[in-house]
Amino acid sequence: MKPLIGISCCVKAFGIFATPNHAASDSYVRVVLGPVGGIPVLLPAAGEALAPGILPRLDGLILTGSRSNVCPEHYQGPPHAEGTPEDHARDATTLPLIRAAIAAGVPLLAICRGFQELNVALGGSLDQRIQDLPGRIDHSTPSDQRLPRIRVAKAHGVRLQPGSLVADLAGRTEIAVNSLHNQGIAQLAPRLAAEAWAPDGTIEAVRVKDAPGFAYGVQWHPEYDWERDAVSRTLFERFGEACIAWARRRDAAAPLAQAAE
Ligand SMILES: N[C@@H](CCC(=O)NCCCC(=O)O)C(=O)O
Repeated sequence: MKPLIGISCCVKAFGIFATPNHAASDSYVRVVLGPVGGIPVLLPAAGEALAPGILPRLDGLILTGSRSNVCPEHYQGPPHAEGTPEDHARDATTLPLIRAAIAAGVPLLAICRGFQELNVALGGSLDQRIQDLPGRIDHSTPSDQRLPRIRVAKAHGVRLQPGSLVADLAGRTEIAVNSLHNQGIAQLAPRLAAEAWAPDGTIEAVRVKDAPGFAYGVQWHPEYDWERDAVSRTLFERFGEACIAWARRRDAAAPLAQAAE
């Protein structure tokens, strides 16, 4: 059984007329077709009306990374610095979609911007440029490095909570990850448990404490290096297994739900 996996899109300007398009990186389509073992479905940034109609048809959800940033109005933060990329349509779609997916038990894996959206959707807040904070390292894409290299290069170590999901699938409590972000978790949402930290204390992975199913987020980008990194690959495999298990439980319960109507 191949699970149907929703992939969040951003609104991006394309062509000479800068026409708004709904887009997601090919790396997310490839990873769903690969280690997740599913069928990818791109979810347009169509607003909060999308969730009720699409979630019953999905077996899992990936919240993707993006250079754009969650608007500070969603976490009562200060306005972004001039020129900071934002995507209001994406925010209006993913934040309610995350809350609805968790409530329904649809497995979700949140990556980078998606990880930050998960925290904000559940009531947390973000720091907007962690490299400017005392004692913090630069987690962004170094301007002196070509993007393709930085996407697969290891930027820093991550300490994993013993017994946590990633520690379990890695078989150890220290891994190395890539890093392409300026923002990071400031106030952790009450329903999230931090499970991994960078050397400067930046939270790098979270678990939704009371989620009925798989609900996890990572600040790094496992979709860029799963073909050479076993931890990245296994994370997606575990997510795919959770999506299949969820779909089977949901479908088995369907006749009972219909009989109860
Ligand atoms: N914009 C946020 C989230 C960063 C993020 O998702 N980066 C991925 C960029 C896409 C790419 O270059 O491959 C932040 O800066 O923290």
